[in-house]
Amino acid sequence: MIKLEHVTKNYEGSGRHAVDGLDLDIENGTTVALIGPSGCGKTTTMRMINRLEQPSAGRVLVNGEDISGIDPRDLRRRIGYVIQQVGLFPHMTIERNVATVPRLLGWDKARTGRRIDELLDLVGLDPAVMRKRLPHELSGGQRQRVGFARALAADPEIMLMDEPFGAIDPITRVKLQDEFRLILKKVSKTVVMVTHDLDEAIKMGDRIAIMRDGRLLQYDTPQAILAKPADDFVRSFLGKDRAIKRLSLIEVESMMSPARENPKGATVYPGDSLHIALSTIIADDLEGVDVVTVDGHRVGYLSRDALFAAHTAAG
Ligand SMILES: Nc1ncnc2c1ncn2[C@@H]1O[C@H](COP(=O)(O)OP(=O)(O)OP(=O)(O)O)[C@@H](O)[C@H]1O
Repeated sequence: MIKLEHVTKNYEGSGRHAVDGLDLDIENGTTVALIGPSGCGKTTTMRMINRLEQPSAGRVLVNGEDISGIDPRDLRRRIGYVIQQVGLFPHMTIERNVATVPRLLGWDKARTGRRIDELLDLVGLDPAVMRKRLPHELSGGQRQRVGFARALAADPEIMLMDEPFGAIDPITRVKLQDEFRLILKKVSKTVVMVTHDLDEAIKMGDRIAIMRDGRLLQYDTPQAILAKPADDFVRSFLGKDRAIKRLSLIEVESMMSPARENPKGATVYPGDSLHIALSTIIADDLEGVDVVTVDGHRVGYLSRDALFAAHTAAG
């Protein structure tokens, strides 16, 4: 677990707290997205976890150990770090970039080589094609994949990701978000990410921490935050479409009733979101939709009324 205990950060010469008495517990194996207006202290908070910044007061603990007692270089080898512009070494091949931390840790050539292949595969790049290339010979999305692979190289328990998809075009971004989320779950990392993108926070975060002026306004699951914003600021930050965002997190399967006798009309899949079901219902002005599996078996029905009830139940 990563634990921030009443952490405050004042930058020299600045009259205000960049981070102000922050308490935050991040469970192992979960992803927490830090979000809030520009200058609210997200990046500073994240950089205090790998000691790129030192707290002015308070403590940061990793698995119970106060990190102020750990050598920053040792600590950073235990913590993967992914940043917006990737930060690959431009004159080094992809394989050398990915091998940065293993080399620092003194791994032998064979072990490092195996790890490079394994990681490039994991992030969807063909090692045979990519190993000898230079960063400028890759697309922005491919470079981000390499940056991610490099951060995972020594299998760190924690990954810090600062606007990891900020410089990527919207279509590639959505694809990378989906892929990275699956990978992070598969390798079961504890992740802290900073983002400006609420949809990204909702998609990637098991929990979202909403900050303002260095303070934590709300810390909860995306569903809970969308259902019950802590105050008017959070409510307006989430936007007027927060009910729709919430429907996109709930699967049809969890709300459907048994299949009807004589169904006809539009269908959705059990794993579709209620947002998709709503869209289908509105598009064809229906009372409800049949729920079918990919191989065509009818397994349920979702009525318009049930859908609206689902929204108001926790909304
Ligand atoms: N190195 C620094 N020296 C002085 N002040 C700083 C420094 N880094 C950040 N700050 C200030 O601390 C506050 C928090 O900055 P931080 O970068 O943590 O916010 P942020 O939420 O990540 O912002 P953004 O979304 O714009 O990246 C801001 O007021 C910023 O101006």
